[in-house]
This record gives sequence, C-alpha cells and structure tokens, in this order.
Amino acid sequence: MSQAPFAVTLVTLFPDMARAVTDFGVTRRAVENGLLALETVNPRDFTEDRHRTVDDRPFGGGPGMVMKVAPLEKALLAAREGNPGARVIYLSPQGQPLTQAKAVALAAQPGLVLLAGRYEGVDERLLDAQVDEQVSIGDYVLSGGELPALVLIDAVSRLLPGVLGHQDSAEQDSFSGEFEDLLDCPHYTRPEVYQGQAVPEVLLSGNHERIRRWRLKQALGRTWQQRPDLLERRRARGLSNEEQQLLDEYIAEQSS
Ligand SMILES: NC(=O)c1ccc(NC2CCCC2)nc1
Repeated sequence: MSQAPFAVTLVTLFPDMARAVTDFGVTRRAVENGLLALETVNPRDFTEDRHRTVDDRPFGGGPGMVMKVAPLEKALLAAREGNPGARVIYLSPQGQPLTQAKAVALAAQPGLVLLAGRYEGVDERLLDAQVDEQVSIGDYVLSGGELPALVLIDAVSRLLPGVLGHQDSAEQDSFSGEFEDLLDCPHYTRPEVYQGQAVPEVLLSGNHERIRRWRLKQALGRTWQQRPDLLERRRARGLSNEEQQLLDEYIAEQSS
C-alpha cells in the first residue's frame, strides 16, 4: 500500500535550485515514485509593487539588504496552505546543527516548509511569527539558505520508507543502527586487485559474521582516529564488550 508522499515546500527566490533534488539520483527516483513531493514558492510572486521588491535597506544601517516581511509572510502562508501541519524551518548559521538524529526527527514530521534566506537575512519579525525552528548545516556562512535546504531534504529523503533500494542500507549507514554515531567503514568493489592494491580478504570470505565484525572494527577505529568526539558520544551510551574488544584490537594494530 503506497503511502502519501512526504511533502516539502521550499520558499526561495531561486526555485530552479530545487532541480538539484528533483532531477538527480535517489531523490529524483523518490519523487518519481511518489515518496517525496517538492514544491517551491517564490516570495517575489507575492510582491505588490512594480519592481517586485523583496528586500530593503537595514534599519540601523550597515552593509547589504534585508528580506522584507510582507512578501515572505504571504509566501510562507501559501506554502503552509499547500502543506498543512508542516514544520516551518529557517536555514541559518544561528540554527541548531543538522545531525542524523535531527534528520530522523524531521522525517517523522507531517511535512516540511523550508525558508531559504538571501542577502543579509530576513526581518526578525517574520522569524518570530512564522518559523518553528532554525537549522544550520555547519558553522560557515553561505550566500543563501537554498543549498542548506537541499542538504536537509537529501538527508531526510533517504530515511523515508522505500526510498533506498535496500531499506537496511539506511540502517547500515554510519550514524544509524549498529553504526550509530560512527564513521563509515571502507567500501570496495571489483576488481579484487587494482594497481597491486588488494581488497581485504575478509570481504571475499563470504563469512558474514567475520565481515560484520571487520566492518564494525573499521568503523570504531576510524571514528577513534578521525572523530574522537563522536566516539565519546558512543562511549557515553556504552560500548558493548565486542565493540570495546574490536576497538582495542584496532588501536593495538595502529601502534604495532
Ligand atoms: N550554515 C548554514 O546552514 C547556513 C544557512 C544559511 C546561510 N545563509 C543565508 C542565511 C540568510 C541569508 C543567507 N548560511 C549558512
């Protein structure tokens, strides 16, 4: 029984940017299969002056322009009308970090309305009145909220039932299931030897238990090496005996 599509409405001055999701790869297939619906609403269509003005100079002076409340408010109301119950998110460096856990939580929402700002940002009164939460994809400043919105849509879409070929592949990801909060293990495919570099023999063994342990060891080890902060989070939740043993083995091999 096919479920209703997960509805996302992107409020943006550059609606063509949505094609990065609707026209390529897994998210394109999700749209074609009716699992994801991505609509755009352009605030410029809600202006009433001849010049279709969406921005104006900042009170208090300073560089750049600020997006005006009225066109945004009308655009957001139209977006919400077409996506009832959706959570309204503004992408900004002031937002809460986008994490896998946040993506999981957003995938469980009735739908999403994503507001992408431009210029120096939007009039604060719009945020107070219309926005449920702010989300950031990282501690850096971009020229617009569209790319962060597209990143968020991708992260959420691949969690929707039926979007990934093998549902379990979303679970096997790093950051989810047994590999929650861990970096990914290495991946290999044919040829078995490439320029003298052979694939780890365990992966050719067909011994699924050995393979699972090897992958978990690699994920733990790489996380220990590259992202000790993530490993700490995992440790705080308690490592199993097996995980502790595999990590100890990995660390020992590093110093040998
Ligand atoms: N790190 C981020 O998620 C992020 C979001 C939006 C943005 N720029 C936008 C915000 C208002 C005008 C441009 N920059 C960075």
